[in-house]
Amino acid sequence: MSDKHLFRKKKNDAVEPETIAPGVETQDMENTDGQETQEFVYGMDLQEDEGTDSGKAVEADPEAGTDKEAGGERLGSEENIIECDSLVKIYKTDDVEVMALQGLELNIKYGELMAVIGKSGSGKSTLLNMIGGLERPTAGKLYVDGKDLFAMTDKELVEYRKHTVGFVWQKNSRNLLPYMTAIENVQVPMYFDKSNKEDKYARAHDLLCRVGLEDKINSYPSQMSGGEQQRVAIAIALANNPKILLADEPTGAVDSKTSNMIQDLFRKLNEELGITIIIVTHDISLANKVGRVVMIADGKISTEKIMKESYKDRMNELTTDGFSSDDSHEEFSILDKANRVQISPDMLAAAGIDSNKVKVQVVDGKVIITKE
Ligand SMILES: Nc1ncnc2c1ncn2[C@@H]1O[C@H](COP(=O)(O)OP(=O)(O)OP(=O)(O)O)[C@@H](O)[C@H]1O
Repeated sequence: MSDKHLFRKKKNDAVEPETIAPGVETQDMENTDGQETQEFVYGMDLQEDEGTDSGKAVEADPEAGTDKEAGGERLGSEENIIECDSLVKIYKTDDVEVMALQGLELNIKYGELMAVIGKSGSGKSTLLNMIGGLERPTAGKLYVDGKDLFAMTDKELVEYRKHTVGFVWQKNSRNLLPYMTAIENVQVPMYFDKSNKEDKYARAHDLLCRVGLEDKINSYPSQMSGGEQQRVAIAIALANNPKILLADEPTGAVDSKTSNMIQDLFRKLNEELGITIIIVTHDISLANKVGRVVMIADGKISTEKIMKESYKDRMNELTTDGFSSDDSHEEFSILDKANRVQISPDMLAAAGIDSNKVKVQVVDGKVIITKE
């Protein structure tokens, strides 16, 4: 396939859609004139919906037991932007079913900055992909910004992905188009939002300044460092002013100094824009810079840590009194719908519990679990 260009330069340096580039996923949509046009779904692999990568996802029956409110009336609590209730995701390969999420319960408030951690294969990316509308849940409830993701049609999901969520991936090849400059890359998602009438060049410029790349706006990805490319990716994710920023291992491919810079950028954007940010990470230093960390084990939330003070307050503590990381958070185990609780291996070891039989008592209103 020849190296076609997605955008043609205009006089004022803005760009306009021309042809779709090699490797870019497209989807047929109808434009306002009733003509068929190609819609670029930024950063997504449409095949994932089909489960063709490593297995076919078991889809929820859209008629079965779901609220039918894709638009219209708000669903869920006013304070939560995301509500997952008994969320299940099953992938089906030829002869095996993998239960990636096993009844996950999680509420996320508007404006939270949080991290999702957990061992490899625990279901972190699956959760992110479902919140991002890239995959459909198999069972349970998933409300985002008052809408039921189960009840959305494919077309509504495309709109949802364009307006409600922005993605940052670990691999920059998934975030950036290599033959476009930084400022062209940031404008791409805006051209697929037909309602967007603002000056796209100006907005892209503003976003690149926000992420500290004002001197790189005309650079191509190959002329930028990994950290700079990742910052362009964040600007792209913010292009259509989403309510939620989803980042899957955003610091996985950069050194610790760059990782720190990206962590600080997430915090700054969260404070300045009030955007909800969810980061899947193995990077414990990143997990320490957010307001809440939830740990997934076997497709369920097992524990969560809530930072006691804001990051800023903790940094002030650090420079004045010294800072004990042990005092910085409260740790909770999560009771699921069936009142089951997971206890971390560290806690079991600290309590000397080494068998699967324990004594459970209620003493002075406290549940005490001890070695039998
Ligand atoms: N498309 C798919 N087809 C079949 N199984 C899948 C698919 N995607 C994920 N899985 C399985 O679902 C489970 C959860 O995977 P997921 O990628 O969500 O884990 P993760 O916690 O993000 O792991 P990692 O930290 O390694 O990225 C794993 O057992 C994985 O093999």
